[in-house]
Amino acid sequence: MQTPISPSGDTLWQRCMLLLAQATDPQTLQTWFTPIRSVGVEQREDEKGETFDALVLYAPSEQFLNTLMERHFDLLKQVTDSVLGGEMEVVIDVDPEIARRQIARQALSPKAQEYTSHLSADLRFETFYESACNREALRIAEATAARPGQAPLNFLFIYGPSGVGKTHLSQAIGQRAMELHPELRVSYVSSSKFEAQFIRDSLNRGPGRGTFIGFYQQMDLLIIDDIQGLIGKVKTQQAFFDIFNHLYLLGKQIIVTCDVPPIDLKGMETRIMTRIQSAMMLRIDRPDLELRRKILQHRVAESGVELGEECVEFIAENMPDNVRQLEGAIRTLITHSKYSDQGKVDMAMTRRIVGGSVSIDQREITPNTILEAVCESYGLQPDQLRTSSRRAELALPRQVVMYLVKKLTNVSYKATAKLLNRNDHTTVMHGVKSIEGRIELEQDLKQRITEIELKLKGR
Ligand SMILES: Nc1ncnc2c1ncn2[C@@H]1O[C@H](COP(=O)(O)OP(=O)(O)OP(=O)(O)O)[C@@H](O)[C@H]1O
Repeated sequence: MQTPISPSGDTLWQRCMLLLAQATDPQTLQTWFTPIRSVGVEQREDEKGETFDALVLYAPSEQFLNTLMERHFDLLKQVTDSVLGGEMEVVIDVDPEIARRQIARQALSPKAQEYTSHLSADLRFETFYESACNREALRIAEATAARPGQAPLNFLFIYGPSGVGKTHLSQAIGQRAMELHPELRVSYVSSSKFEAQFIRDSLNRGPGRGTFIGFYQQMDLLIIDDIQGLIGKVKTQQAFFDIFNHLYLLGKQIIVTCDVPPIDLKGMETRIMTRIQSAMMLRIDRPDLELRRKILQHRVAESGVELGEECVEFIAENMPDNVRQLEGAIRTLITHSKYSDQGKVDMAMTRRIVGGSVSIDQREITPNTILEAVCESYGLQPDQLRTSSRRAELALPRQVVMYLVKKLTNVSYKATAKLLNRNDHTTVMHGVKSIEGRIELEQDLKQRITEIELKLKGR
């Protein structure tokens, strides 16, 4: 039995929010903390039957709560400890009212949301991995899902090369918006399916004609994937415009994905292009090394297959173009391992399979190409590294050259010293050791050296 004993829950939570606003950025605050509601201070019982006071908060959904705990538990704990001074606990439950509305909606029309949304359960924020190359897009996407239809995010144009996560991110917005706002009608449609619906509708001479436009015009959040598929299809574009304009004027949320930036989207009606040019642009780039590693490690862990770190690293380094390509390689390896005699994947197999999809460049790496690549990365000239100056901005790149020459070539310490205009080969030995130690501790340096290596290998 939970008996409210104090009305001060709102005030306590407001104090927490003030601290959270100072401790985090506005987007995180809006996405992860604003949707939390304070219920009040209640008396709760622990497993031993002992009572304690708790500030009870409601999160809008189970998924939301899990992700909140995964990503922001430390911050939340720090802030609530500071406000509550250890005198009461914090309990976060899923808001029963939202859960009830969700169940009622499903009961009214079984599978109503799945039917109208066509969203895939796997394409969620929780399964969309983050790194520097997509962080900003991810934050904007989360903010859109928290408050669909709110300017300036009410029309999102997500673009980037094929296979980098545009569909995943747009569907994740739809999924999260449905969890937070179960009353919303959400629908996802690819441009090819939209075109097929349009053709079917045009051929229909019966009473149902035109219903597909009306169907999409009822949506609160509409996702149209791969809009470039409508290029040159004048009549389908007109239908799209009718839907778009209707939703836009009503302040609904529209998300469009495209594999080229608007400037390269030739063959679309001018009135559509002028709308697109006013959209909030969200660019997703090719996955960087960190993201490629992260995705591969997750896929390997999910599969339960034994795949050494060396193999993961090899795939991550040699398949930089898109996530779909990475997923294809890992799926192939996993399947091979299931049918192989040893039941596991080794480097030879990894090389064979990756080599079948991409060309693994065998470009020669020499001390001079290393010197040039390091200088390019640090914005220096090779001659600057050959001077006697020991200034830190020269000493570090110089040691990086020493380290990479040792790692990637068979050149002696003496020859490396000569390359850098040093008399003593022990300077090179010391430089190599220094970098070996630092990359264990300095993530940025490690990342930079990896990028230089990839560049040298032609990636
Ligand atoms: N950051 C990410 N974290 C996890 N999985 C990702 C990520 N980015 C992409 N993927 C996965 O990569 C695959 C391709 O992504 P998606 O279909 O969203 O690409 P796309 O950019 O829409 O491609 P296209 O332009 O060809 O339609 C999907 O399986 C998706 O789940």
